[in-house]
Amino acid sequence: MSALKVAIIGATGYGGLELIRFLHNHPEVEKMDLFTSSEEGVIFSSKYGHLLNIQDVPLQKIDYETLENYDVVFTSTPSGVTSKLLPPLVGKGPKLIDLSGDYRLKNLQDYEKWYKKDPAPQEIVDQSVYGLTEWNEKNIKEAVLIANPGCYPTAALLSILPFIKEGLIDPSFLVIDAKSGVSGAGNKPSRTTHFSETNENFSIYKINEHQHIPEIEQAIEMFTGVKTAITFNTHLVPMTRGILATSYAPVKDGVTTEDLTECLMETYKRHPFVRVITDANTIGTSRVKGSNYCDVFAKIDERTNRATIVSVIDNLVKGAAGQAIQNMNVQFGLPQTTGLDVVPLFI
Ligand SMILES: NC(=O)C1=CN([C@@H]2O[C@H](COP(=O)(O)OP(=O)(O)OC[C@H]3O[C@@H](n4cnc5c(N)ncnc54)[C@H](OP(=O)(O)O)[C@@H]3O)[C@@H](O)[C@H]2O)C=CC1
Ligand SMILES: CC(=O)N[C@@H](CCC(=O)OP(=O)(O)O)C(=O)O
Repeated sequence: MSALKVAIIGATGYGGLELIRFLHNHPEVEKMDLFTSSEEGVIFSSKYGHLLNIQDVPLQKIDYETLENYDVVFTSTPSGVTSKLLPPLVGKGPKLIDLSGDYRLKNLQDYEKWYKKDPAPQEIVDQSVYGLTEWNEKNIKEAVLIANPGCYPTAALLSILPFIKEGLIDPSFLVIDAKSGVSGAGNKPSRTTHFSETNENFSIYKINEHQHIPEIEQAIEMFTGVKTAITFNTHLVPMTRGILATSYAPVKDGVTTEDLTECLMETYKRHPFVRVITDANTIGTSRVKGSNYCDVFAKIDERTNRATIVSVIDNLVKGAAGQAIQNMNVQFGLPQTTGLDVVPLFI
């Protein structure tokens, strides 16, 4: 199927802007409409001047009858919005791809505990499919509602899952240390994202309390069968885009760096967006900036017999809009790279 009609709710946010950037060039998207909860009628390019002559269209009011006519509805809204917004649309026609955390956690008590908000209805959460494309393609193909993964979980999981699945590392001592650019916090200014408090500052936040902890643990169990508790912490870096996640875990006896590299190569040999890096000097967020790539690398520290596992993504692309479109491509039987085949910005 081609000539897709897509709707974006939350188009004015950072995730929404990236959806627009890629969907504008997507060869199978025939119609793209933008929806808002607060700025009905505003011409999009008057708000975002870089889209002049590209999106000179009015923002539309969110309306169920209208939304039912699309093939795909992307929601890129803060947590706590789609838990209420999406249930009436489930099964009404469009494929739903939610970029927020509202449908990721299968256990509603986990959602309440980590997001401190009311969860979506259990029967709808039960229908959602976790959209980590490289690991869940079969289920994504059939899904009516996709819970697009969080940015940090995407980066961490793509690099650690192969080793846990193949039993090369001991996941009970897994430590994930992750750093993000400020766009990860969305476009709403806050004290912590204010230039004068982020510039020349490198800070840790939500220590041992980040909402992506249960998401990563759930995905590890879902894709490898291993139930484990992780240590996961997040840092804010004074840059706009990018996540670098470094994970540490003991390796099983006899496992070498070559075994780890081979495991990554084998896992991702058919997957165009995960690149296995062998030269440690070429890993960095600028190598994936603006693109849907995730670069992964692993090396054993022979003194400690622990593996250092590194991955980088652009939080707004592979960590959000890019992966969402990759999932749409899978759902409609298109090559995963359709509309996403761009070269990273690098400089
Ligand atoms: N930024 C990132 O790197 C990543 C973000 N995510 C997740 O994706 C989602 C979107 O993130 P991001 O784009 O950064 O967020 P932003 O804050 O930049 O944008 C969110 C948009 O949601 C819309 N919105 C706000 N309240 C409501 C509401 N009550 N009903 C409908 N729409 C509403 C707003 O648009 P309007 O006022 O026009 O309706 C706003 O522009 C979040 O859940 C975030 O956690 C996931 C991965 C990475
Ligand atoms: C830098 C920064 O603040 N990043 C955000 C990532 C937001 C996100 O992806 O959260 P959801 O689970 O709600 O989708 C954070 O750490 O909370």
